[in-house]
Amino acid sequence: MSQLLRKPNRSELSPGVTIVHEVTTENSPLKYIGFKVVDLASGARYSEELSKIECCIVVLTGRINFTDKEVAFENIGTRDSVFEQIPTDSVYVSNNRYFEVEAVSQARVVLCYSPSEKQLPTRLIKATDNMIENRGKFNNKRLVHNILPDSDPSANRLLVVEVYTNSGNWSSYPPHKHDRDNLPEESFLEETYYHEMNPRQGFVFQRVYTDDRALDETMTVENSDVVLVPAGYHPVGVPDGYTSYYLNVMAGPTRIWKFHNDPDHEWILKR
Ligand SMILES: O=C[C@H](O)[C@@H](O)[C@H](O)CC(=O)O
Repeated sequence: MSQLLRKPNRSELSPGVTIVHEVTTENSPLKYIGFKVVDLASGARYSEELSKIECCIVVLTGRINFTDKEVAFENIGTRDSVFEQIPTDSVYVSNNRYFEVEAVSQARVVLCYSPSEKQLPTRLIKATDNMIENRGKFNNKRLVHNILPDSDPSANRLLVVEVYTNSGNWSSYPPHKHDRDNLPEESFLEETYYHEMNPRQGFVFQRVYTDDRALDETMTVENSDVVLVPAGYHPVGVPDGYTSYYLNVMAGPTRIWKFHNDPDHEWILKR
């Protein structure tokens, strides 16, 4: 199995708190992104003391209360399934802060981390703050909820977005990459994909490859899998009959999303 594909690996942290995924700079090829998927039973609490890392808490499903001991956000979250295809609430927490979440209902939260040394205010990123985009045409259409885009100065490094791709369509396509620190041409951003499928037995194909094919992995990705993108192009194809969801985290030396399309496939944009 590809080293870039991570299957769910559930481990109970404490009663009612289950870690489903934990990607760190120690157990992955990533240097700018950490990532946790946490399942919380109703009433369960999860807390963390951040060192020199910032965190975006995405309330993937269910509802939670949040506090960093200075501000509190109650009953946040908007959906019981990501396939309601409505934006959700998130919270940005800066480095060197403590935070605690308490599940108001059964919930799944995604904790997205990146190195940070300049403390910024804790911020509720409301669902209504998400900029929504309908991207693409023909069989390249997808719906994008921008949670923490590079136009939002709330974070030092993190970029967070969620993408829906309907039956028989492609996304992250034409293939693009952002693996060179070469602005204004291209920025260097590592990336993670957290995937869900509807119906849940579905799968998508994701390829991660570089121009020289030194890296060229094509993966069958299933519900709740994570794909790591340290470099390279990273298109996703969705079989007929299924809807794909993925949450992207991106981070790198500069918080700008400037990608470069694979020249072999850029022609499709001119149709
Ligand atoms: O680089 C960003 C990620 O590949 C996705 O968020 C991609 O941009 C989604 C899309 O445009 O299809």
